[in-house]
Amino acid sequence: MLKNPETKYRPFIAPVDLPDRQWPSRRLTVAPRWLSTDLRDGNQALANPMGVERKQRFYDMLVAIGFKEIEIAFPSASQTEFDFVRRLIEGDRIPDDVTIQVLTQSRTDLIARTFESLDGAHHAIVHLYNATAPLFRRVVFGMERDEIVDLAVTGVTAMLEESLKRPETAWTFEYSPETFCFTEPDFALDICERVLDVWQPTPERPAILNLPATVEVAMPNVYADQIEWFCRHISRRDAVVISVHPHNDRGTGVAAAEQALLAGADRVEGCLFGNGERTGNVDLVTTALNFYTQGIDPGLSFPAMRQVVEAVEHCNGIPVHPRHPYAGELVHTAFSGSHQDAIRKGFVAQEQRNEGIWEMPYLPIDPVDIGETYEAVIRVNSQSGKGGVAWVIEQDRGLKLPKRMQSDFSAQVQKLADHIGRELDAADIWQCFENGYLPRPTDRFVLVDYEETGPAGQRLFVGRIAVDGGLCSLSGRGNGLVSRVVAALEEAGGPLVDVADYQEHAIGHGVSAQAAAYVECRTTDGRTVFGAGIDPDVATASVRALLSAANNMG
Ligand SMILES: CC(=O)SCCNC(=O)CCNC(=O)[C@H](O)C(C)(C)COP(=O)(O)OP(=O)(O)OC[C@H]1O[C@@H](n2cnc3c(N)ncnc32)[C@H](O)[C@@H]1OP(=O)(O)O
Ligand SMILES: CC(C)C(=O)C(=O)O
Repeated sequence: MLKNPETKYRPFIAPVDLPDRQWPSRRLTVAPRWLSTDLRDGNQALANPMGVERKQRFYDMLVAIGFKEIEIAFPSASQTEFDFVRRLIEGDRIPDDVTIQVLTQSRTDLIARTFESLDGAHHAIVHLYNATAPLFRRVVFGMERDEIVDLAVTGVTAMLEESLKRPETAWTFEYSPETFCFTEPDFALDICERVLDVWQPTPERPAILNLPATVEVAMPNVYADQIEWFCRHISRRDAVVISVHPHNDRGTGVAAAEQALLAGADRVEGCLFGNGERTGNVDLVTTALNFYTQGIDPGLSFPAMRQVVEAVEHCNGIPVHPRHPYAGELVHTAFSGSHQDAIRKGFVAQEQRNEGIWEMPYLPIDPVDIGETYEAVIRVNSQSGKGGVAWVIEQDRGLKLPKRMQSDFSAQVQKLADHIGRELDAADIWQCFENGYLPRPTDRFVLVDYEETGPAGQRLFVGRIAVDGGLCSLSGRGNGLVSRVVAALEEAGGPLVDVADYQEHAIGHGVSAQAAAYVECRTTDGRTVFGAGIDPDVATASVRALLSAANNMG
């Protein structure tokens, strides 16, 4: 890279000075009109553009998501594109509330072919573009401003003429001065006015002016100033829909769309997951769900996000990044201890509040709303803490470990994760728990069976217990079952068991319910050990937990 990039690159100087800009103090309260251009701008950027079948699958999904305007093709580009338009029209595959849109260059032969593709459509948007930016005027067209205006006017006049030949279709026209964001604002305005002069839109039959950031060259606030300036100056504002079409070259396509909406735009054109030329078009999934998480209905619905991801990956042949906002497979997952702790507490608090408002540390959206489960919310590796481990074992096995036991268990899990050097799944964690706390056949004390005899107040624990492999009969008295088992163990020469904490709970409901018991003990040399027992019978679970703790005393 250059040490002095100023010798090669010029800063983008904001082309409008708008000291009284209004957009920064506005708020977005309603969703815009959306146009999916997946099947056109997205498609033209693929190494292998979609064939008719892939286009059909994508189109059906866009309709199901709720798009009402879909740019389906560049019909004059290829037979496939043309045929797809025909297929939708002839197959009557366009719902009444959906309008298809197609794109054309400003060339009369291409415009004629474009209209031919739309024969018989009930309603359609025809979108014409030509470059207006100085670089493109100079390099691509070799034309002066007035010649570029003539190019646009010739094209939009041809559109009008073609449309008049087909009165059975309700036509909407769209014009894009490309690339608006580095066209001189006065020229962009002038050429759009000249286009409107031809089309004569009315509030009842508005035209769409699309102001693309074909290549994103500045910060989103600069684009927003340009949009606000344009909205203020365009005549017939009530007869014009202002559309924006941000690309993502600087990585701020979504911000550009949102700020452009603040600045007065009515409509956003983009692609699912930001497919499109180079770094892509603005990502409509992210933009829409940004509305949703502000409590605003985006008008687009993703109740099964994984299916959308899979379909888009199939159709585009491009994977969706695991960190993609809202949709990536890792974006609702916490591996790190402090995040896991906060999320786990968040779920408890959410349950206690029970008022429906989503307030969850680290999770801006409830994964369930977009068809994800809570299973993947917390995953465990060597960066995880006790909260995460406790969450997994609770979700997977229904065990609610006491807090100090969580710390103990988490240390063991962390050691294991460090040792094997990968993420631990629920089975790994369960095995670690079994090894650490549940009775094992190789233990010093193994419960065979037991009974409690005698009247209340003088109950006696009598157990058959394998001690070091030999069967023994042990008995002990005490106030409760725990103290009777402790006494029996002592009598048999076992360790002095000082029980510091005992907890139990049910796992599940009904006939298949089990009980889990947890015991925390102090050893005579000051160590703390834990044991756990699981059994359909709560008393047996306690006995097992005590024996496990005794075994863990070493
Ligand atoms: C920013 C965008 O995404 S715009 C959309 C871009 N999408 C596509 O281009 C995909 C579909 N395109 C195609 O299939 C082809 O480009 C076609 C069918 C449209 C045209 O094909 P061809 O005429 O063979 O070639 P090509 O695209 O190279 O045409 C370039 C000519 O069109 C002119 N041109 C480019 N854009 C436009 C426009 N919007 N309006 C009028 N003329 C244009 C160029 O100046 C050039 O003219 P020249 O030959 O006199 O130098
Ligand atoms: C045709 C136009 C709207 C376009 O795709 C762009 O500017 O990126």
